Amino acid sequence: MVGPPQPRVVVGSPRPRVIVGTIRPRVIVGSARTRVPPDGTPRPHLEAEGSPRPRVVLGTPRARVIVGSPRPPVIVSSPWPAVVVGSRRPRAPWAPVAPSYSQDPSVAGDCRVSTGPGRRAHQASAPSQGARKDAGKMNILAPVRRDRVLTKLPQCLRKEAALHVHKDFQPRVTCACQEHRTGTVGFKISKVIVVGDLSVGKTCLINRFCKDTFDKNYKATIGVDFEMERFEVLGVPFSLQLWDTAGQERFKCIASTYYRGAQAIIIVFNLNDVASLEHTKQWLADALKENDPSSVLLFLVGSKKDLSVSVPVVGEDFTSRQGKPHAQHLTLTFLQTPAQYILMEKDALKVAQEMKAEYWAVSSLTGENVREFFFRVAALTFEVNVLAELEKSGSRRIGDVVRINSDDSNLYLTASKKKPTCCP
Ligand SMILES: Nc1nc2c(ncn2[C@@H]2O[C@H](COP(=O)(O)OP(=O)(O)OP(=O)(O)O)[C@@H](O)[C@H]2O)c(=O)[nH]1
Repeated sequence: MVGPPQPRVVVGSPRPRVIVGTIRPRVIVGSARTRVPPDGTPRPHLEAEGSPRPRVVLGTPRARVIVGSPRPPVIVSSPWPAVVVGSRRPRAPWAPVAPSYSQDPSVAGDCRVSTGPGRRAHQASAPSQGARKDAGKMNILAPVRRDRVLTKLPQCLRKEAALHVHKDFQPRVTCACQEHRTGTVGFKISKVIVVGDLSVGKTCLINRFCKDTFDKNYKATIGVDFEMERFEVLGVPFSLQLWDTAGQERFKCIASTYYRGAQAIIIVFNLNDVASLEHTKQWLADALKENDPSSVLLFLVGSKKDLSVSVPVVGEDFTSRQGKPHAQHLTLTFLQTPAQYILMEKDALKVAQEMKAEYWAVSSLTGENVREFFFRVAALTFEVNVLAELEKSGSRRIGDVVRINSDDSNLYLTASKKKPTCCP
């Protein structure tokens, strides 16, 4: 069949026909124009019309109109989380998260997503009731929690290995937020992937931050799992999608298919296991194969800090949201002396500098530095997003009026011509 795909129209029919459940294009053989009676008799009805019309269907392989098809939703791939187009069917539990944006873009951050169930080894065969429920509906995201509001730039842990050491957000970013010129940032979800050896504590790290829980029993992650976390940065809603990937070799090939489109990569190693630190370079190389090294933010995170320090400090970090101290019922066994820990950290800082990553040391058991770390990830990712948005808009300001059919060579004219007061 030649010609571009086009909707099938039956000539002379008052209504376009909707084809249900066919996949074979109709093969048209002949038409009135070519059909000449064998005896050569004139055909008055055709002559009267002037030009004999083809009897059939104009057509070629055409777009199929699907009514009530059991096919899965079409996933449009993008560096952002996949967008599900035109289906209200439940998302498969293993499919990437699929936000569909609110009709009214002025409702900042009110994008609707269907959140995925957590998939650990013990859950794989029987997803929880809640997970099944989640998969069957499109959830409206909860409002940003009070303790996820960032008004200042969280500081780095070590100046020697930091992405930057500025005291606050860049003035351009602060200004853009004040003037509501952050474009699509408020509607986007930034993908963050967490990679590292098996059992280094990736899942525990995410769970400590997102759910304020800690499981001392090891359950391997199969493939991938993810959590959504919503923030408000400088008054702008901002969402992180935290992808927990499997560290086990046999699940690595599944997990690596989800590396793509990350804005930040968190490489976790165990502060008490030198081999896991050595392997971080390989994890980084694998993750960068699927991402643009120049635009992705890197974090090197040493986990299980509680096994390395001598005296646990009971403070805010040790207290759960319910106000119960985490450390109360835990027996802390120290695998490293403070001297060993210092040596390990020195090596880790060197690795972080080599890979141009920001270094953090955390404990999911005690909660030490976990919140600070994720706040820093959110803040830096947000900053990069706003800067990219400003760059994209260039000299044009978001919200400016474009004068059409103007003789003026400068097409982008501000409606109010008001000069910003806060921008440098
Ligand atoms: N003491 C201590 N134990 C931890 C900490 N974080 C994780 N663990 C323990 O380490 C084990 C592995 O933790 P996970 O979070 O499941 O490890 P993972 O990196 O997700 O492992 P994979 O899913 O196989 O890649 C579990 O038994 C946890 O309880 C921590 O901060 N301190």
